[in-house]
Amino acid sequence: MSNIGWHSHDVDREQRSALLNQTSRILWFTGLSGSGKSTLAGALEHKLHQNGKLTYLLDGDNIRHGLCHDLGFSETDRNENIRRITEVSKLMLDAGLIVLAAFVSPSRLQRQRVREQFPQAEFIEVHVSTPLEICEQRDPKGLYQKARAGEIKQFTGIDAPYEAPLNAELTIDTSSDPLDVQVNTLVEYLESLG
Ligand SMILES: Nc1ncnc2c1ncn2[C@@H]1O[C@H](COP(=O)(O)OS(=O)(=O)O)[C@@H](OP(=O)(O)O)[C@H]1O
Ligand SMILES: Nc1ncnc2c1ncn2[C@@H]1O[C@H](COP(=O)(O)OP(=O)(O)O)[C@@H](O)[C@H]1O
Repeated sequence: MSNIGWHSHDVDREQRSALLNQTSRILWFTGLSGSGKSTLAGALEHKLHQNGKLTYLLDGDNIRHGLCHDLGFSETDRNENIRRITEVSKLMLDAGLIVLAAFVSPSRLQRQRVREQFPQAEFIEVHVSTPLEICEQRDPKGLYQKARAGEIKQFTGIDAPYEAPLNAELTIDTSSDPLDVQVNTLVEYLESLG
């Protein structure tokens, strides 16, 4: 590592953000499988796009088809998954984008390591706090049923832990309000940051 330097370039993040007329930030959606992370993040992205903002949505399922196709759900693999996404998110923030990351990311320590990579006002943790009972009722992919039957091991909330955030910037239970109300809460929070 000591033989690898760092190149500073003429165009920087501030210039890219100014070109886009937006402040780049990362919203990190964490919650159980089926809690509504992807739906909420996707609906927020749609609204921000309508408002002329340039965003990018990183979704656990999708990323695991490509960048993280080699990773499973052991603690080590989940940590590596989140480490890779953190590095990708840093690049996207530097590109001036508003990044939406939707990952179970069950470990408090894991998420703290992510938070520490960004200036305080630029990292927004959104705890999608939908209760396990609701997530299991929804079970859109039948994964809870398989986990209960022992066909899937290390399934978050069943035989792998989920550590709820202690100080997320926002907490949203997607079974409590209509989706548009939840999206407006997120938009208003972003607007309050300037
Ligand atoms: N064992 C196990 N535990 C949890 N989730 C599992 C597992 N196996 C597959 N899936 C599906 O993978 C999605 C979670 O991937 P993530 O990358 O978000 O997980 S993590 O952040 O690395 O914990 C998650 O997608 P979402 O339902 O969209 O959250 C699951 O559908
Ligand atoms: N705000 C919501 N209100 C009602 N159902 C929702 C809401 N958000 C998500 N769902 C439903 O819950 C299921 C899981 O949503 P999804 O976004 O895939 O969750 P996750 O990405 O956390 O696994 C889907 O069937 C989806 O239609």
